[in-house]
Amino acid sequence: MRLHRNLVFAVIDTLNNVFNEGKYADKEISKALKRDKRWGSRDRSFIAETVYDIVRWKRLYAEIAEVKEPFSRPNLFRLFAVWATLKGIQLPDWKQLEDTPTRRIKGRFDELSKTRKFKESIPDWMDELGVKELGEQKWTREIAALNQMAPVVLRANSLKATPKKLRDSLFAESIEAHSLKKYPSAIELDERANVFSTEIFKEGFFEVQDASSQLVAPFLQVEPGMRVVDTCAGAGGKTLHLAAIMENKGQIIALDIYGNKLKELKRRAKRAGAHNIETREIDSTKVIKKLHNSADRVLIDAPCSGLGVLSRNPDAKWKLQPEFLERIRNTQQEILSDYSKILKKGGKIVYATCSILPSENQGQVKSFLASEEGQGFSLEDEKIVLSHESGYDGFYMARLIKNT
Ligand SMILES: C[S@@+](CC[C@H](N)C(=O)[O-])C[C@H]1O[C@@H](n2cnc3c(N)ncnc32)[C@H](O)[C@@H]1O
Repeated sequence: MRLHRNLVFAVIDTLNNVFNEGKYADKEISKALKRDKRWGSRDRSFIAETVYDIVRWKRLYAEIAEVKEPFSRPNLFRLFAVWATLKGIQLPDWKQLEDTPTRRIKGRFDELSKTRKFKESIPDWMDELGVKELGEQKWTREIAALNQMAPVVLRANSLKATPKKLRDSLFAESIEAHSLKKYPSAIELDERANVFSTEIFKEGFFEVQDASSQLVAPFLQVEPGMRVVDTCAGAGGKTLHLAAIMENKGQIIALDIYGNKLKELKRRAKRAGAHNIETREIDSTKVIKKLHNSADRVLIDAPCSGLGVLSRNPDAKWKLQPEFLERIRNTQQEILSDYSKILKKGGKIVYATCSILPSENQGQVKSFLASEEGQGFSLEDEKIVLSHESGYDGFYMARLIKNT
């Protein structure tokens, strides 16, 4: 591979914004990709993948390069030189890369790879937490899986297309994909591609949605005609899936504390041809009270640490703080006790997270069932989805039934 100066400079500028200005990697990459209209798909993938790689391996590369944050521009080039050396890429004779100690880089990589927190490039506190929650062996496997680049998985929108029709339509646009046995609506791209620019995306044939995430809506056991409340709907990944399973029949009320996310949900619903969704912003406790004892099904896709989705969101390793985890666990418990009241007797509720930590998952369900609000509920089923076992995001889902 030959390195091109303008692409590498775009990588360095983006890394500066992410590491030194606290910006989000996905947003900064999108911005960088708009810099030059002449860049083709290979150039764009180079920028996106290199930035994600260096964000993912920040701690390891910084240790190898012996540089500390905040990273000066020469030090950002040193991180880049580590990335290129470990990938076996020939370094050009630019002054920013001169005197790169290739052999030393390889030696330090071998040495540091003996210690998990360096090898997997994670903060000390995260490594300790992972061991405490999952045990040494499982954590070692899980964090290794979460450091792999995530595959691109699509969900065929059954309101508009079958997975086969979706695959054939993509093929016609030179994008190849295969179906996934255990995930009936999913297809996975053979190679990364910009699916958002296709005509069939604009027509609502599919959503980009990880395979594990596609397990949540079916787990709620919804049927056409039901009244369903999606309490933490965000931009509607799961809401749209629910609408498709319900064949647009019945009612889905999508809630969130952020109105702007619900606006995005509405836009996506229009594209998907989902007509049975009403959005309501939770701007006072009245919004929830009005819904008490009214729903056949309730989904709580709770805010969480996001530790199950590190492969698609590697900068969360550096942005997450232990104090946030403490706060989010309280929020999860409050949400469970408040929003479970929306359910009718005989109804079912799914509590889900994209976390792999038992303290955000099984632990929360257990605490809820032991609490006053949890009396009358029982656990019907649960799925613990770990990335090293499934090959996709880490997820958790529990289905409870309200007996009395
Ligand atoms: C895991 S995300 C939801 C993702 C979404 N369900 C999807 O499938 O695309 C959690 C959502 O909970 C929302 N949220 C946070 N605190 C909340 C609260 N107290 N009540 C309702 N929603 C909340 C966040 O704004 C966020 O959109």
